Parts: sequence; structure tokens; C-alpha cells
Amino acid sequence: MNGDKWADMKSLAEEIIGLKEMQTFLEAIINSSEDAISVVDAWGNGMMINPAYTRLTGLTSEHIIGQPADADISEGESMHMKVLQTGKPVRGVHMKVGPKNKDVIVNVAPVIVDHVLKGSVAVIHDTTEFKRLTRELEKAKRIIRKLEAKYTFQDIIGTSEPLIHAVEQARKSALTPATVLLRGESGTGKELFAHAIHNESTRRYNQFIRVNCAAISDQLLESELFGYEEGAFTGAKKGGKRGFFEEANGGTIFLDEIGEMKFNTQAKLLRVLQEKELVRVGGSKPIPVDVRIIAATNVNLEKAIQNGTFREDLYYRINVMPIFIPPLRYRKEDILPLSLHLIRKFNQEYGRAVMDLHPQALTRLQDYEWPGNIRELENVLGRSIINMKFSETHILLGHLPELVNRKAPLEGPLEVVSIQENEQEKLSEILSRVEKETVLRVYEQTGFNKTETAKRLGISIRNLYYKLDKYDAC
Ligand SMILES: Nc1ncnc2c1ncn2[C@@H]1O[C@H](COP(=O)(O)OP(=O)(O)OP(=O)(O)O)[C@@H](O)[C@H]1O
Repeated sequence: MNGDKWADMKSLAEEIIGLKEMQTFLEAIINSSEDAISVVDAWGNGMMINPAYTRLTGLTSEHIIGQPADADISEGESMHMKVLQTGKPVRGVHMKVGPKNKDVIVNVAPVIVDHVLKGSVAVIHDTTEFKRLTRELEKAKRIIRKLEAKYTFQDIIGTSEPLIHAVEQARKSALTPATVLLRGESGTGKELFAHAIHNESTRRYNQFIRVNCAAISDQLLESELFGYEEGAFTGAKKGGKRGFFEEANGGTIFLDEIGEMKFNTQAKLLRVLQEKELVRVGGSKPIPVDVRIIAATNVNLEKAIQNGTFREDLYYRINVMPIFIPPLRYRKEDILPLSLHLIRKFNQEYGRAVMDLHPQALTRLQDYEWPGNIRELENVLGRSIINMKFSETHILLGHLPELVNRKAPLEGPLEVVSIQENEQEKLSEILSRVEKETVLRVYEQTGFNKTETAKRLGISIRNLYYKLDKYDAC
């Protein structure tokens, strides 16, 4: 072997050692990544994956190497193929991968050597943890929401004339200490308005307490609102307990579903309004309180007075500043801005990137009567987004659930719920299951309208609240 050849071989050997070192280096880097990585060649066949990829998808080298790039995809198109076709990187695409249908976000970049496309490399982030944290955050926010007034007038979406009128009245009322009566069907935004009024008022740094008069049993409501003294009843706490009115001193109390309050409790409430003081259950000492009352109802209080279930004197006391919140069917121009607002909310909750509604889908929403109002719209959009593929960004007609206007929602028999043959199931369990199915089905059929649901099932609204709470559907 002459000297030149020897030198060539030596430099080739050094190059190979260098390349091997480089390869080991690269493999170590790729394998140490906590994000899943997959590499395909110019034809879209799998070349390399790292351990994080196997942990995330459950797929090993045997499933991937030499296989087409879409072998791991359970929902969505292959981003490797897209990058190989266009030669351009893609970022932040949501998709589902592997047999476990894992939700992931993918970034894919082309590998170009000397101007020639040689393949592509994908970095895949698992969004499960992110979603869990988002859920936790939402839960924490829900708890905080219960403790404070979260919404302001900025959160009330809509530009229709009747809504603007209601907002203007509410803004005016916020500047006064007057009692406000919010009237409107279920799901129209009465609670939202109550929050906004409190937050715009001088009481905004003090407590906002929401009490659903229909969700608390008659016996409990009085002691929850006005508190009780030690020994007031069996089971009363030692030292007694402050009620919501004392807790809300200096702030606002929001009495939702006030039409459900029983006569005796109404008399006590009247006293707070007139005298600005209360007497705890089982006590005799008057306690001064300074609380602004915002009440809400979706029942006809005038009729309730005629029926003898609502006190006329209390009615005049709370009806100082009535505000009517219009149902959604009378302000269809609000459907688009409301939908876009709700879509943004769902994007955050579900980690999606939905941008808009197709005009046909919007027309369908505008043709519908919305017995459950904005709460129902929220539900319909949430379900539509669940029906969408991760790569889709526009809600199409086909994504919407069936929306049928019911001319006479209170008529028509209830469907018979089938009882599955199950020898293990006790009668009480069968009854409970059938009750749950029936209540939830009618609640859904009425567009989540509680008044209509209670009417249709022939139960009181209080009983309905109890059942919805029991089945976690409040
Ligand atoms: N104008 C609006 N803009 C944005 N969101 C709204 C609007 N109105 C209502 N919503 C939303 O719709 C849902 C129902 O509203 P809310 O609970 O305030 O209604 P409600 O009239 O108090 O219902 P119910 O009588 O059944 O208690 C909530 O999630 C609320 O945030």
C-alpha cells in the first residue's frame, strides 16, 4: 500500500469514527428528549423514533420503522406527509395518535441536505397533562366563582337592542343602592347580570353571595339566610352560626329563584328590607345588616301573588328596579357574537383551535327557538366542537346536533325508558337509573330549561334542583 492510499484510508477511518460519534451524540440527544420524536425518510417511511415516542403512543420501532408515516395516527392527517409534499414546516397541529388515542400537539420540520429534501422530523407534545391542569384550573375557577362575583358588564355579550336596553338599566341600577329584580327565562344570563351589577357598584370589594332559593330545602333556607342561635334546633352548632346575610354584610346577596321561597321566609326577608336588621333563627336580638339585594326569577310573580304563594308586600319591595332580560329567540343577531365568544371559551377548555361558524351552521342556529337560551347555545356549541376533527377549524352544519323547534314542548307523552334485564340489579337501583335517564332526557329535550322540565315531569322546581344536583347536572 503506498503512502497516499494509506493517508486516504486513515482520513476515511477518521471520518467514519467522527460520523459514528456524531450519530451516537444525536441518538443520545434524541433519546433524552421528554418530547416524543419521530423521523421519516423522503418517501414518508419511518426511520427513527425515541423512547418518549413509545411511552406516549404505545408504539415501538417494530410498528414504525419502514412503515408509512400515518401508521401512528388515530385521528387527523399525517403532518410528515404534508411537510414532505410542501417542503415547509408545520407547527401547533392538534391530533390524536396511537392505539390509546392520545391528544397531542405536533411540530414537524423538513430535513433538507444540500437543497434536497431528505425527510422530516416531528416533535410531538403530549397535551394530557396540560389538559389535566386546565381542568384543575377550571375547577378552581368554578370554586372561586362561587365565592366572588366574577363577571363584569364586559362579559355580557350581545349588541341587540333589547339586550343593550337591559344592560343600560343594569348599569344605572349599579350606581344606586336599590333592590334589583332580574326577570328572564332560564339560561338568559340573570346570574351574569347580578355579578356585573355588584362589580360595578361601590360594594364591589365586599362579598357577593349567591343563594339559590330553589336548590336549598325549605327548612334549611331560613337558617342558611338568617343564621341561627345555639340550641335553635337539634343538630344546631354550638355557638350558633352566621347566615348568608351576615356574611354578605357590606356586600350583595343574590337571591336566585326567589319565587320558590316559602311564605315564612319571605316575611323574614321583608323585615331585612324594611328594617335593615334580622333576627337569627331561635334568637330574639335584632342584628343590623347592610346588604344590597339582587333577586332573580323566571316565574310569574304576579301570578304567584294571585295564587297566594308570594307576598304582595315583598313583591313591591323587591320590584323597585325590575330588569327584563330578553330570551335569545328575540335577539337572534346576538347569536353570532355569543357563539364566537363561547367558541373561544371552549378552545381554552378543550385545547382546540376552532375559529368560526360556517354561514349554513349560523343560519341553523338562528332558525332555532332556543328554549334553554344561552345555556343551551353553550351546550350545542360544546357538543359540536366535540364532533369536530382536531384539524377542522370551522363549525359546519354537520357538526351541529339535531335542533328541532318544538311547537308544544309541554305536550306529548314521555318515552318509556327501557329496563335492561339484569338479574343483579335491585329494584331501587333500576328505579334510580330510570329516574336519572328520564330527568336528564327531559332536561335536554327542553333545552335545559328548568321550569319547563319541572312542569313536564310534574315535580316542583325545588325537587328538580335536588335531582339535578344528585345526578351532577345542575
Ligand atoms: N349575554 C351573555 N354573554 C355571554 N354569556 C352569557 C350571556 N348570557 C348568558 N351567558 C352564559 O350563559 C349561561 C347561563 O347564564 P346564567 O346562569 O347567568 O343564566 P340564568 O338566567 O341565571 O339561568 P337560570 O335561571 O337557569 O339560573 C352562563 O354560562 C352564562 O355565562
